[in-house]
Amino acid sequence: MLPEKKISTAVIKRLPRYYRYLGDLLENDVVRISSKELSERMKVTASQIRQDLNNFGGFGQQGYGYNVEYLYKEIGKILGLENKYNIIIVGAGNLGQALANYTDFEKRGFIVKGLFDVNPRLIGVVVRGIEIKDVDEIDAFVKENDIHMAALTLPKQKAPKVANDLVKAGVKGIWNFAPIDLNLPKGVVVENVHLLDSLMTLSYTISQEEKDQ
Ligand SMILES: NC(=O)c1ccc[n+]([C@@H]2O[C@H](COP(=O)([O-])OP(=O)(O)OC[C@H]3O[C@@H](n4cnc5c(N)ncnc54)[C@H](O)[C@@H]3O)[C@@H](O)[C@H]2O)c1
Repeated sequence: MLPEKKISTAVIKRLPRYYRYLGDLLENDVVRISSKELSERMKVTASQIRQDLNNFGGFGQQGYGYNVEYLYKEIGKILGLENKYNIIIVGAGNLGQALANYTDFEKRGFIVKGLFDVNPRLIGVVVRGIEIKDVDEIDAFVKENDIHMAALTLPKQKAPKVANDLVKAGVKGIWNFAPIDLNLPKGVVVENVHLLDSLMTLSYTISQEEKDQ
């Protein structure tokens, strides 16, 4: 089911969490769940859950609650998870290799196809079966391997040029870990991941709680 109206980013950002909770419920053979029970588990209000899911046509039934498997599958479809995505990682240092070593991406359909770097000492090294290649090979690799997304785990000064080259090669989604904002053409999606932002939110919350004591 595709959303017809524009869904707010805040709602979209909450969907992976619903998906994760429902996946856990499925693993525990839970067949159905009320919005109240789900809200208690997730520590969000039942009305928030209903409102969020109503954006996509509801999925719940009065007096029954939600069918866990159905809701899990539908949210998966909304998130585009019925597709497989081929990914490359550009910058095969600490973070790039850590991402390449994380096997759960594949379980969700994100297939790491290639790792690239400029450092001659890294080129040829194999990480979880993937050989690190020279960045000069990216263009041909993207075209030959139907690459949809690229993770940027390289120094921020290098990120804008590499991102532009990737877009020219045909990459549609950039998963940007470099601490810099990228200006890319329309039609290319950038998702920034900044662990430090999350840490700063944690530090804010701790400092507020300390003030309240
Ligand atoms: N978003 C986050 O939360 C987060 C967390 C940690 C690091 N980072 C960022 O991720 C990036 C990588 O961090 P790291 O700790 O892995 O650094 P690192 O130095 O271990 O790895 C960076 C790699 O990029 C390679 N590189 C340099 N120029 C390149 C180019 N033009 N093309 C391809 N590869 C190139 C280097 O040779 C190196 O191997 C940095 O920009 C860092 O600030 C972000």
